[in-house]
Amino acid sequence: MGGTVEVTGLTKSFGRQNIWQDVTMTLPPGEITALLGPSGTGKSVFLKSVMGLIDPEAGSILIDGVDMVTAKESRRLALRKKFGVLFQDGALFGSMNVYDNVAFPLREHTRLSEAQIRDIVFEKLDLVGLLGTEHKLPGEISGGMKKRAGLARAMVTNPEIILIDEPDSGLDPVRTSNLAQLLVEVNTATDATMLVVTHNIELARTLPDNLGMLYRRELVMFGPREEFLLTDHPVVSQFMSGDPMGPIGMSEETDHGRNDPAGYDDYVAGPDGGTSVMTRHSGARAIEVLPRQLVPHSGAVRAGGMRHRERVTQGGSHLYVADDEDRHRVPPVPRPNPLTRALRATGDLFALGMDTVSLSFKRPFALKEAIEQFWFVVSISWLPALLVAIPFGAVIALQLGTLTVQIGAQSFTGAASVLAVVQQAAPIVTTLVIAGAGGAAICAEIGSRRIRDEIDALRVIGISPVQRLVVPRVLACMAAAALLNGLVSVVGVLGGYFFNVVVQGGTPGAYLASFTALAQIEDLWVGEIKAVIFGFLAGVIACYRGLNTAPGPKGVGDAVNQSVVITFLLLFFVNFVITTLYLQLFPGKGA
Ligand SMILES: Nc1ncnc2c1ncn2[C@@H]1O[C@H](COP(=O)(O)OP(=O)(O)OP(=O)(O)O)[C@@H](O)[C@H]1O
Repeated sequence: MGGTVEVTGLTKSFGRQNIWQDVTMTLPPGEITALLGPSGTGKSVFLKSVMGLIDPEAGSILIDGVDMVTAKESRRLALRKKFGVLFQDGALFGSMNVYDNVAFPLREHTRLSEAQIRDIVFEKLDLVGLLGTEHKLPGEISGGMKKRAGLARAMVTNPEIILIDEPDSGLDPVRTSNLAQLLVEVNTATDATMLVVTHNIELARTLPDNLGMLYRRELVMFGPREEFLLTDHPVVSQFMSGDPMGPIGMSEETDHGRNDPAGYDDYVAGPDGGTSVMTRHSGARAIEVLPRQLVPHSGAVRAGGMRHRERVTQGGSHLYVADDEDRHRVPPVPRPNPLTRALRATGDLFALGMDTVSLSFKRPFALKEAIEQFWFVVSISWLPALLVAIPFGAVIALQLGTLTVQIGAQSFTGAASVLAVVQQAAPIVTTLVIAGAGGAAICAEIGSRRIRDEIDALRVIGISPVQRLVVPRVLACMAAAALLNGLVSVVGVLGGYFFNVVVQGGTPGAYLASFTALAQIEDLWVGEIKAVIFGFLAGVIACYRGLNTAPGPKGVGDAVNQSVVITFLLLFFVNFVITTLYLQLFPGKGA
């Protein structure tokens, strides 16, 4: 039998916007439940809260008795292995083809051989009608196909709880009917507990055992289909009939100001919470005959359906109807002031840095990903870094050369310019280029994954995005910074040598001799250590902003911009701190 999901007193706001409050419902194990509601009432937010991807302000979500709200992230990752989730747009991993997407949870969480995985993947692809498309990338298939591939991935581990966000979006009516039938077959075969978010009236009438409806920031009704579908509750009957007349308007905002023609505000449930003594009719067409529910084509008995009927006939289930929409109105959450937000973001950034360090030593290591990212960062950064290094080394040599001539210390030009290049210029130039090129690309990539729900999909599959995505990228930035810093140092020193000896008439011997006379081996190391630390900062900041991208393409653009600016600011500050510490610990020769 499927897992249990018990939601009690759940309240969620984003800033000052209260999404819903005091939502209480239990998904009966093995049964299919549908959650309805006009657009923007927070159905997707509810689904993500159940998975622990969004933290509510109040309430509990017990998954087989364990509270998802208060559980630590490691516990949540384990709990989420019970889930199969179909996100609104499929949330396929863009870099993997359809086959690898569906195989992914099996490869991560089972010890099945590739041959066994292949059999299961093909079986699921066959179920959703996608045989023949397994080699295509998500960008090469239609929205409806992505949805079906997402469903195949959600089902591949035979999860105990399946959550589905709008299965019909992007599908034509025939495929929607086929998909509804498929969900019935899956429920029959696995007895999984299912929660389906939908706008589709036909699906809502024929698929679920139980229905709930969100409206005006609360759960207005929840209960068995036998009662829910026959109710004459103004909101529910308007929604189920698709009638434009009634309390539901064009948007949440207009709903609130709507001159309630259907008498929703006067509508009250009887003391038993049942429908029998409801007093007003909405004017919208109520359903009079209970529609037929879908049954499995295989002829098998749906255990969840049997249990549901038993519960209902024995009086073990009743219709919940919210009695007063304003009773528990939560006051808007005050928006934190900019200082509090900045401090919170700094704390979160620091926490991500610490998590990255600790998860770098935890198996499984994403070595392949780290090497690919390293190569990627180096490939887009090396040329700009070198092109910046040559004039930078030359400018330092020219400036110091002129200065040393003025103070009569021309013989020390070599030492001065080598130290300036190796200790200061090279690490800064390297990391500015890595942050501006590699970091920006990393931030954009993670941000795009976030807005396509790929990050949430990873977490639902029970994989930590920090371990899988952040750690390899940060290690790649550190390694790339170390490598490029060496290259930039060499090029900068050679550039300085060229300008000092060829342009300013210095002697090659004096250039090198002054360096060995004044510099020490730590002077070379500190540049390299700085580069690695700066690489770490650039990687962590890029990943942090990517993971916290606001929705939409503008959100990604803003995140990239901020990640580069924050890295630059932090870099110069940290450089100052390290240089000061270094000069205290290792005073120069003769100082
Ligand atoms: N991460 C977020 N940050 C801020 N606001 C958010 C976030 N996610 C959702 N919202 C807001 O929460 C509200 C509910 O969104 P949600 O996507 O859950 O609605 P929905 O009922 O699923 O709508 P639809 O049926 O149109 O998909 C919207 O106003 C949305 O802007």
